[in-house]
Amino acid sequence: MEYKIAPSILSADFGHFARDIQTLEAAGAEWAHIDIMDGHFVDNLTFGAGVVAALRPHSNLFFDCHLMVEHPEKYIEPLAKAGADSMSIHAEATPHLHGTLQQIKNAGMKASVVINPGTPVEFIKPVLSMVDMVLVMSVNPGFGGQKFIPETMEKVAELSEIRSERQLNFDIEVDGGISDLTIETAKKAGANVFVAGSFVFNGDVTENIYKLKEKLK
Ligand SMILES: O=C(CO)[C@@H](O)[C@H](O)COP(=O)(O)O
Ligand SMILES: [Fe+2]
Repeated sequence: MEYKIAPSILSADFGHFARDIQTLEAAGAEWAHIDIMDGHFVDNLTFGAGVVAALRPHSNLFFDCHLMVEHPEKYIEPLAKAGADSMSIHAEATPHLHGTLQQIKNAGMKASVVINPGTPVEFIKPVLSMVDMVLVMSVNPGFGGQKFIPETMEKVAELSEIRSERQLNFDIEVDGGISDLTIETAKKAGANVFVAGSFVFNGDVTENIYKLKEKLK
């Protein structure tokens, strides 16, 4: 699988999203991770399809939208229209997981399922054959700058094993507490897409992306 760095704009300057997203692209990031939070599924409120649409003309990066919301199905049409490339929905957020993932695919976006640190892989086994990606949260969702939870990597390894046993080809993304100190652990477990917010944006963005990429060689 191809490695990708997906910096999270949750740690960017909210007054300068367009500038910051262009810096990411120039620094060689492959994706931009966009954390959409509704203040209900998690205790934080960020932005929605309006900001995604406003950023679209400023960037060719793959827009990896991570939905931490209740009723994720309500966001499918607005995000597809806004130019989102993928939508990651939490397995804990909807009783209609299979149907909602199918709707995302029908809308022309990549469909991805997310599990919180406390949710087992077993819970998403029925949808593994239909997803483009599984996102394993390595912190509890809601805020940037939290400490990496190493136990979540057991689920990354389990997913990687299931993927080869069943000959599937979804990406495995990790999100939360990824830095130059933790990225190798996630890579060894089997992840290939790495979200990093505070590590990338604290200090020199270009240098920090370079440091992450060096660990993937
Ligand atoms: O989804 C989330 C938080 O809920 C993330 O995408 C964070 O933005 C990652 O931030 P860091 O842990 O890398 O600072
Ligand atoms: Fe995220």
